[in-house]
Amino acid sequence: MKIAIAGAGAMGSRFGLMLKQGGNDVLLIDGWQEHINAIKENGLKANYNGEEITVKVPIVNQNEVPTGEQFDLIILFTKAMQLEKMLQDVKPLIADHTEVLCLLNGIGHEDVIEKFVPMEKIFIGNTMWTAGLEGPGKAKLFGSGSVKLQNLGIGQEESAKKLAETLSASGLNAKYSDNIHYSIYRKACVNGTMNGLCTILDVNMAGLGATKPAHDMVVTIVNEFAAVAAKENVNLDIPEVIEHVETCFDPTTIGMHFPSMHQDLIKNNRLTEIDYINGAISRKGKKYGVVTPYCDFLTQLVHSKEEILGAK
Ligand SMILES: NC(=O)C1=CN([C@@H]2O[C@H](COP(=O)(O)OP(=O)(O)OC[C@H]3O[C@@H](n4cnc5c(N)ncnc54)[C@H](OP(=O)(O)O)[C@@H]3O)[C@@H](O)[C@H]2O)C=CC1
Ligand SMILES: CC(C)(CO)C(=O)C(=O)O
Repeated sequence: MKIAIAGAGAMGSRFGLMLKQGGNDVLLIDGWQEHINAIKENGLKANYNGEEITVKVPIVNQNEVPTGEQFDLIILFTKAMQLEKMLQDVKPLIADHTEVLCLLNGIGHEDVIEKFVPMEKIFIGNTMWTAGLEGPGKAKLFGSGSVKLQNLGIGQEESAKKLAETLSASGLNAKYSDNIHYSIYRKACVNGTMNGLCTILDVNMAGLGATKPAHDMVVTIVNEFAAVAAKENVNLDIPEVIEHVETCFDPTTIGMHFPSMHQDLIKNNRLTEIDYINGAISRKGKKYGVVTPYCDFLTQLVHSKEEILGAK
């Protein structure tokens, strides 16, 4: 399959690497020139479950996407605030048959994608895979993960199932979900707890889990997400979601991972996706008349930290 990864940071590199190793024809697309140069010169390097590997994979700057090339699948893996610009840049690659899969963290990305892609070609989902970048062209990939996805367009279930099979054939452990809005809220609970708290406290997920207040904070935040989700007829199984969130604490699986928000703000002084996670719950809470004090406060804390660190 001919696949473009639009946003080849940590996660785009993981998916690009695994899909390439799985025999697909992969093109990475990104905007970070140093990273692009490194991959062009030396290949995509990765510490892959403890083993140092290099994979030769083509990469282009999103400002110079090849005209006349068409892709079967484009996987979106930018940060939420970069999504619209990336879609504008990859527009020439979207043919009538091109399917577009969005696996970004956060809520509501379909509203942006719909401006560029016909509904029947949009697939949305989320992933529990993790990834980090050690520097330009070098990823650190450990642990296991999964993907859930669904079609947005009516009658596209078979295409969504085939898409999940394509990802799974490269080891990405993808499953079709018949209620992706539920899965997205469930995953947003993971990010709404792990990302902001690990960033403010400057710990990985196992470190957060080892603190005494961690469980109570998780319970309160998940309840805020659930109260907002219920207003959209998404009724979360709260005890199950809390248990799922707390699996992230396990140091033998993904607990040693510093969430992507920590990588952005603390490691790289970059702005965060907080407005698309806890911030989205605060905004929706105001709209629906639901109080969300922990999400409000966490959003403010992360924004204050962005200012203090002069994040860009
Ligand atoms: N990392 C993870 O473990 C997980 C992440 N996600 C989600 O996946 C999506 C993509 O996240 P992720 O892959 O972590 O994003 P990254 O920050 O690694 O990459 C996103 C973009 O940021 C820019 N960039 C990244 N690092 C630097 C740097 N040091 N200096 C300059 N530019 C840089 C690049 O684009 P540009 O130059 O154009 O800005 C890159 O395409 C997000 O929605 C995230 O929440 C989901 C699950 C796990
Ligand atoms: C918390 C985690 C690892 C879950 O996959 C994630 O989504 C992130 O780092 O942003």
